[in-house]
Amino acid sequence: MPRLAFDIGFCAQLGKLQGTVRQGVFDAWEKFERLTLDQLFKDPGLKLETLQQARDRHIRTIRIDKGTRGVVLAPSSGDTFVLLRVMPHDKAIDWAVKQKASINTVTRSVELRDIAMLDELTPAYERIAADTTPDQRLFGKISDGDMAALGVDATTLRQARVLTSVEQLEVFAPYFPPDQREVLEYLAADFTVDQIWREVVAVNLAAAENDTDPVDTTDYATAINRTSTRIAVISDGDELRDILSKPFDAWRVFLHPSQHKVAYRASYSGPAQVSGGPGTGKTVVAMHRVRHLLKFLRDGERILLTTYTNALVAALRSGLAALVDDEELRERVDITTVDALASRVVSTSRRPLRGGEEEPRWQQAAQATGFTGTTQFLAQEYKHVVLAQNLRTQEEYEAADRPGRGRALPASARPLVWRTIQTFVDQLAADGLRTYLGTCSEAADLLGEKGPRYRHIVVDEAQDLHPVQWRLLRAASADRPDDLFIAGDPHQRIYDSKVSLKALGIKVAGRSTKMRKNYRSTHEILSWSTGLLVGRPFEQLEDDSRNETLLGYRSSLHGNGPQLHAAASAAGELDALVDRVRAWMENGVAPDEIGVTTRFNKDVEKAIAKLVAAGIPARKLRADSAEGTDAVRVGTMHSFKGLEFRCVAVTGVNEDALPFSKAVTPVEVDRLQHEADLMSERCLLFVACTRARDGLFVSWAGEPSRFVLEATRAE
Ligand SMILES: Nc1ncnc2c1ncn2[C@@H]1O[C@H](COP(=O)(O)OP(=O)(O)OP(=O)(O)O)[C@@H](O)[C@H]1O
Repeated sequence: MPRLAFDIGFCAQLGKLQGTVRQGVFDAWEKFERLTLDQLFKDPGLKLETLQQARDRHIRTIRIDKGTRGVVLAPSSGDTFVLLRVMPHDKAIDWAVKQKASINTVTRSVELRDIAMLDELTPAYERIAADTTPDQRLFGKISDGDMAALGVDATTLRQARVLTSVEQLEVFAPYFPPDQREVLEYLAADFTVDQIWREVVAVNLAAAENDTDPVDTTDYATAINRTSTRIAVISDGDELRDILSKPFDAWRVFLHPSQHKVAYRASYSGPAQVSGGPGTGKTVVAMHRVRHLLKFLRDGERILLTTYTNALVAALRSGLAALVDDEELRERVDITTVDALASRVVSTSRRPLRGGEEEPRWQQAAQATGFTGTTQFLAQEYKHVVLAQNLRTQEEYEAADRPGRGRALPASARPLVWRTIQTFVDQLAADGLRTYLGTCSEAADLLGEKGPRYRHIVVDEAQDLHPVQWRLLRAASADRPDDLFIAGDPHQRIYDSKVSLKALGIKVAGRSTKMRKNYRSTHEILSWSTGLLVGRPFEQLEDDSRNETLLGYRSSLHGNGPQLHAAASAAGELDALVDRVRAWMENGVAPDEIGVTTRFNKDVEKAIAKLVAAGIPARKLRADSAEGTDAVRVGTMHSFKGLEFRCVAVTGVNEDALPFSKAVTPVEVDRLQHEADLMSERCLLFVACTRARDGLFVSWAGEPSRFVLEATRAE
């Protein structure tokens, strides 16, 4: 029976298609389901036409509605057709005649290239290359055999061989088949053939791993089935209606094989982890994992999906709704922050301490016991030693190692510190107050007594969780296969939490995967942002004695680099912000696709006031606000964690804001803490910049942050 499958390129167009065109696509799909091959070719409404000028006779067009045509791959064998694009009549013909489809003998998948454009470009570049020797060319050191092993076919090889620079590769790149283009980009970035084989090519072979037969390059039916990363075969009308009706998110339908492998692995024998830089799809993988686990959930069992902020809880909720249609099934997933889970478990009427309330309370406790050191020291000792190590008695505290603390504390000084901390804790309870971490500790104890609540826990933004929060999560699920699935990125650690999962007894060795492909930001934005962190050591989540790296972390999206703007004054910086946002909007970016972020709350208010006064709708980023309100979102850098926008303005990037001196422990109070705090400030700017998909604007007034200067130098 014939069928019409859908190429990712068509799916990406969906957001821009009108309702009548979508209906036309649905009707065409239905016709393919209903008619025989012979009837299809003869159908007067469909007009499955060949094109006279076509470079590939397998590329045809079909009628979608008046004035609109679909370009399809119509293989001469098999009966699966692929809808590649939908365009106005003339444009469709013009595009269709230039394309050529083929089956890659290494990846065994269907590929599409703009052969007309490649053929047009190549002779000109051949002439330029004639002045160079082969080993001066971009891929001069890569043998034909290695190229072939990586799936670069003879046509692409001939074109790649004439390239002499990365800039030239960028000119050719949009016209190459996407998988081959990715291989060439990795080669150009000096990755070894082995690395590329393992990380780029072999993952694509997952679907065909048992297949050792020679590839039949005419068998499109088989190849289409194997191209699940770019071609969706849909056999159910409701599923298609669902895809056509929602704004299209590629991640719902097309997972990269490396993502699929991690998310849909039948079972892990214990905790599993996925790590990777910003925008590598960790949240996407976490949501798909929940979908997988839901399929096997027994009666009475529940899943906890947890993340760091309420804004992210809201995003996960709508993401999961897009992925799992069945509402009853979705209700078996609690989506919440760890702090909210803790309050629910403890079910207390005590109020959590607000930001500015903690320090005076430490002062009171210090006065009560006669402690003369800083309140900062006490707060950090409580957080990083007492709570982190779950110390319950003075004896335990006196005997404890204090890893990560940069100031020695002799045994003789510890009883007084302990008494002061206890005074702080007791006084809080007496006043009907609590701290978030203290509540997590109580909740972990309670669950330890009552038993776990969840069959599976999926953790996103794991890098910022404190050991006490991990203790709570550990207590919330029994120690069994598939108990914990953890997604996080140590480069985005912006809250002062140090954690080694290994030390907490959460062992992910052998069940840990790193993602390298960035799906969010353009290569230009990504490489500038990565410059903020280059050369700095990052402790891995699972084991703080091992370092994580951003090596091999890449994007294949291209666009403009960040625009840096030095303003003479704060007022001038706000004017520049208005100009920038207005220019984005004039270029077709909707207000709610724009994010404006800054270090301090007070500047958030100022930016909103300025934008609104200039007639640009803007409002504060809030977790509970309805999605889709057409206004620019403005928020602190901390509140932007985990989110993304088409365009982002990062403002107020001054030396006195990043690093912010009050957020950095003085070196004389604690040397190691000082270093860690500086790193958190650096990561905060990295997080802010990596929220941008294709437009990034970074501005300051007066002296720029040292981080910006370093990133610019690193380029
Ligand atoms: N396979 C995919 N195909 C297309 N888009 C994808 C794919 N995987 C992820 N994306 C998109 O990439 C973007 C980043 O994904 P996601 O938020 O999951 O990354 P992340 O690693 O959690 O990022 P961060 O750590 O920066 O918060 C999202 O827009 C997501 O929809």
